[in-house]
Amino acid sequence: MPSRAMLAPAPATLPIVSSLAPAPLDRTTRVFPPLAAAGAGAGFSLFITLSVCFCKFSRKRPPPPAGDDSTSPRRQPPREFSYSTLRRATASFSPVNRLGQGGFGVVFRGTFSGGKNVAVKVMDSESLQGEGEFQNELFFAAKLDSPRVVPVIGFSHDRKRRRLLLVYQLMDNGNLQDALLHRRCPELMDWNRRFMVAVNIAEGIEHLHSLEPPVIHGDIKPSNVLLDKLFSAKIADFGLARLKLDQVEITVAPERDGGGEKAEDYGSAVEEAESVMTAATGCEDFNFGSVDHPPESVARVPGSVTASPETGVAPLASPETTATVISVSPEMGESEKEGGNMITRKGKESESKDWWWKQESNVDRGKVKDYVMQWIGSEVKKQRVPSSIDWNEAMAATASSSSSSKKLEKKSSKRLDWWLSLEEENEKKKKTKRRMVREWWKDEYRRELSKKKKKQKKKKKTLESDFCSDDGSSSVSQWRRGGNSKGSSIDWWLDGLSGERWSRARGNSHDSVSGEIGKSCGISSTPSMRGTVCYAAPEYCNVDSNNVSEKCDVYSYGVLLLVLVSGRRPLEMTGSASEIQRANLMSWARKLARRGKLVDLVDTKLQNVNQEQAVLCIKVALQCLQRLPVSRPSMKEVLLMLNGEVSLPELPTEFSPSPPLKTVRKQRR
Ligand SMILES: Nc1ncnc2c1ncn2[C@@H]1O[C@H](COP(=O)(O)OP(=O)(O)OP(=O)(O)O)[C@@H](O)[C@H]1O
Repeated sequence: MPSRAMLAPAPATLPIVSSLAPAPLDRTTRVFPPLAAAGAGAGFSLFITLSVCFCKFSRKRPPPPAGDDSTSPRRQPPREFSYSTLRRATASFSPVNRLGQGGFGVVFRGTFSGGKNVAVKVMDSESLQGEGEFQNELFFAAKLDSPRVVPVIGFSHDRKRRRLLLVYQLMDNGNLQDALLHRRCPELMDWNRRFMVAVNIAEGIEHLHSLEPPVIHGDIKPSNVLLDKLFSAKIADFGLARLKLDQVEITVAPERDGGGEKAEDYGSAVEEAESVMTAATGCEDFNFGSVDHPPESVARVPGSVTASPETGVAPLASPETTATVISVSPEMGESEKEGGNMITRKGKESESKDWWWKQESNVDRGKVKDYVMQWIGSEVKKQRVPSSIDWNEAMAATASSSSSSKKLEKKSSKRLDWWLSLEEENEKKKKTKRRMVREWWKDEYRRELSKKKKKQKKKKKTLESDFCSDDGSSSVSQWRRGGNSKGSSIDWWLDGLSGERWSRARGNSHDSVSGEIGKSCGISSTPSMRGTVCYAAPEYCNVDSNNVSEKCDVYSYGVLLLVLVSGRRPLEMTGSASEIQRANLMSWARKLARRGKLVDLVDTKLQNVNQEQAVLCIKVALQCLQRLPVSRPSMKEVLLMLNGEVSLPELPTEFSPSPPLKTVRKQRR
């Protein structure tokens, strides 16, 4: 037990010396007084040094890292990093730190001075997908908050080098494609772990679909699933993601001779209404809650709108109705209060479109981007902002900063000019590249076909029937016959394949790194312009289709589930005749289902296989792979099935084991 004297505070003047100083009656000190004094001095100076170090360290310690799930209950909004910070973190984008390559550009590992590890995606100016992905990623990053989604920590851009950068939380075990099929991580050779990965992914997709409005990922595939330290899976890459929007009817009154200002008003009203139509319903949650908006920039938009030239604005829902809240930056449009409702009016230099509702299929992409650029220029704060905003405070802040806002505007418009010029240039490049890719792939494919024709006519037929059989996703024969079915046209093939072919031609796809493609001709991960071959649902392949729904993700999940269980790519051609009927994983699974031999599909290298669970996974996958989107289960149902909480519905008849021949044959008399 310590004595009272020891616990009592030491005299203020010599705190340490007194505690370290020898007691007057100590013999040793009497014998060695110089030694004791030296010891005390050394101790004192050591203490001083340590306390100075401690003070420095505690002052310099960085704030809790953004995106760290363990420390923050809600993810921080993406923040802007300076280019030099990211350059330093990645050792000047050293090849040593290269993690992978996608259609967007190269991804590097980075470490901030505080020790936080990140992944930095760099969009090179040559990128085919870059800008769209960049916009989408930022938008969804601001909104999505789930442990099953890879968090985007921030972004940056470098004017000089014309680069856009995105910063993600580092996923230590890379992407699933690589871990499962290339590196063959021992951890993934255990059934339980693999099953957990399947459940994690289902949870992630279910989360996206459960949002209001639902988010459709649009490119679910193993290379877009990343694995953290503990091999739990998170969904990444929202470059092709979109919001599912309900159709909203718009009635526009017949055009009138208004001229002058009225006509202009009318024009803006129509545009306004169009933007509302794309916004559709129930999206109140998507207002960048974490981004600082002044209160006057909030527009309330009802679910259904009738634009009228008389009013010049879209009539709005009553305050009682659940209204959609759209945040618009001050530069984007002037807002005005009218009849108790907030409305948005078009300013001269700026339009008030809600860029982030616009998806590539139904709007002029150029215009969409203007808004992104404006947003980037004005709305994303360098400093993080609290997730809930006090509008009164925000208003006061806006008033006090009116003088600085002009400077900001100038800065923003400079940025915007730069972005626009970049965009124009990239658009041209994209077109040329797409044409080149198509031509290249056409030639390549024709060459391959004619070779095969010469070699083996019989085999060719089997191959065709395998490809075109029951999954409907591939259309070699249609192409050959010159069929122009919209459902799975040559365009889709070209689009789907060109990405990977292109990047492989350049020799920089992460698939090509392993060299496995060369051996097996497997096609598994295709950085693509619209979905990924083999993973894209048949209806998703239809360029003109408006059928894109959550069920597209369900289909892709079905393919991914088969890949997980079988430990192979969805399309693998080894060339040998016996392998041809297995070439297409989906067709093979269906065939095995008909034969009642689903177990044959399970990866033979797996350990601790729970066969019942594995077969359940294949059956769930087959449910997901049904051609009609309505027949496919929802992701919620998929999760329940995987967890054994609901029983599996009957497999579609075409997958049921064939009835014995006796019962089928008609008895002849
Ligand atoms: N946060 C991250 N942590 C660890 N590795 C990452 C991270 N983000 C990306 N990577 C690695 O970089 C690779 C490329 O990523 P990216 O998202 O650009 O391309 P992709 O999804 O493979 O292709 P695409 O976007 O063209 O479909 C990934 O496959 C992965 O290996």
